[in-house]
Amino acid sequence: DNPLLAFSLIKRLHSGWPNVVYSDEATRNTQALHAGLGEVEQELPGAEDLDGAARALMRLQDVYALSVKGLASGVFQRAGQPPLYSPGRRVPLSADDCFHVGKVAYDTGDYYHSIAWLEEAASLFRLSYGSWNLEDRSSLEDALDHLAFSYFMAGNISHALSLSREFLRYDPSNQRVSRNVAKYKKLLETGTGASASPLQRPNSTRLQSRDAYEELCQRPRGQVGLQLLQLSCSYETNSSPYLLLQPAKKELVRIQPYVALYHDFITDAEAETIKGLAGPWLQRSVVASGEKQQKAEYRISKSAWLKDTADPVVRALDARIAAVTGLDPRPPYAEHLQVVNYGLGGHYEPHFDHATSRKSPLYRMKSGNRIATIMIYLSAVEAGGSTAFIYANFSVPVVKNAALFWWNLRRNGNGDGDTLHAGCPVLAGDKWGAGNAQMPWITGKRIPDTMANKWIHEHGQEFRRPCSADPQD
Ligand SMILES: O=C(O)CCC(=O)C(=O)O
Ligand SMILES: [Fe+2]
Repeated sequence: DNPLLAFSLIKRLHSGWPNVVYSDEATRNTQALHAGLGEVEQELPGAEDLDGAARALMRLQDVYALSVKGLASGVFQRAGQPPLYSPGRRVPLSADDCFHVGKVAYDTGDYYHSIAWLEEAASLFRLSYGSWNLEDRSSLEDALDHLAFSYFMAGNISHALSLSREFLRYDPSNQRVSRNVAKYKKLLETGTGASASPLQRPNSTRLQSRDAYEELCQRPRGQVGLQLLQLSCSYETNSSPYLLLQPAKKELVRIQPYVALYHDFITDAEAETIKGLAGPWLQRSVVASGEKQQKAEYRISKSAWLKDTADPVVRALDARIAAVTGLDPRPPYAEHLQVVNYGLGGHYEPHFDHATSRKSPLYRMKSGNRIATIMIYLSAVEAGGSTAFIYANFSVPVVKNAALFWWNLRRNGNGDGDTLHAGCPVLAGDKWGAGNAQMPWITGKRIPDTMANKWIHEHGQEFRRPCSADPQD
């Protein structure tokens, strides 16, 4: 559950194991160790996993405004605020862990993050200088070197100079760093060095609404906001015989856009069944990009599609979705159930579920646009992972076994611009969901953290959700 522990575990499985196999101590058992590593190597985290885990920590740092010093010491703290999450056991990161995160930022030219993490790495290395840790792949010199260059690139020449001088104390014969010292001195003397402006987080063109999104993710649970007076909780039978004996427990969350949360929509046992069925099929989630589908940094999760023939539980879920929403959730009028699992730092940045362009691959189904979404939370999370509605200015925390429903389209078939929404990064725990969007989906966070989505489409719902007399409606 603890993202810091998840990161160090991934890092140790990626680099700790080869460290042992190729160490001098291992010579006597070389054969056996090499063979053993060969057998499990495919299953171990790769370089992409480790770098992704480092980016996940930076994402959590940004979205939840966490201090890097705090994270390195194992606490999830924002300046002057109570911790967002207090793990049962506080586990600090090592100097080498911090170096690795900083290096991932450094390699992409992101000096905002590299400076914060390499500063932490350098101070931790300074504290333990002289003692040697078998698992370390980096050193104080590496941290000083990369930190000095990051400061130089950020326009802070005097910092770059003092760090390079500190480096030379440990490694006086390094020609490259000696030349840098001369260069920095000259820049400072002639006053041609850029002046240090406060470092900015790298721009994300996708996230114009970044501030609003992050504020919603950080918002404490239960802070609903406006419109309270018109909201209500009710038992719904929806004229469905299916719901007569056990009505749906509906909490109206928002009127425009229309968003409702159905509590106890599934049982714990059903949630476990769905997670178990989807588990072996989970693959990195993709997003629509023009006419294609591809992986994207703005959606990090794994997902799998479940047909209703997969298990009676999935079929029963379709019947429940039909009863509660009054819509037809069977393909082709809806997509199959999508089960989603968000792992370390998993998220889905602000997006619409409906297509905003006629070119979208969504229209290949020939069943119209996605009229509605229903998303079932299959797990609880310890912190983070809310579903945030950016323009509508509210967020819904993960409520295990509840289903969140909203209309993506207006009655006239136009997309409802107020439905821009996001899955906030999971701070601690595992989010699972499932859903479908004519009503397709159950989306989730990791296994313990999953959801199921169903997206329901327009066609087939003409008599279930007719247009109204007002063409604007
Ligand atoms: O995970 C969430 O809370 C939202 C997921 C979502 O928007 C989607 O899967 O389309
Ligand atoms: Fe969505």
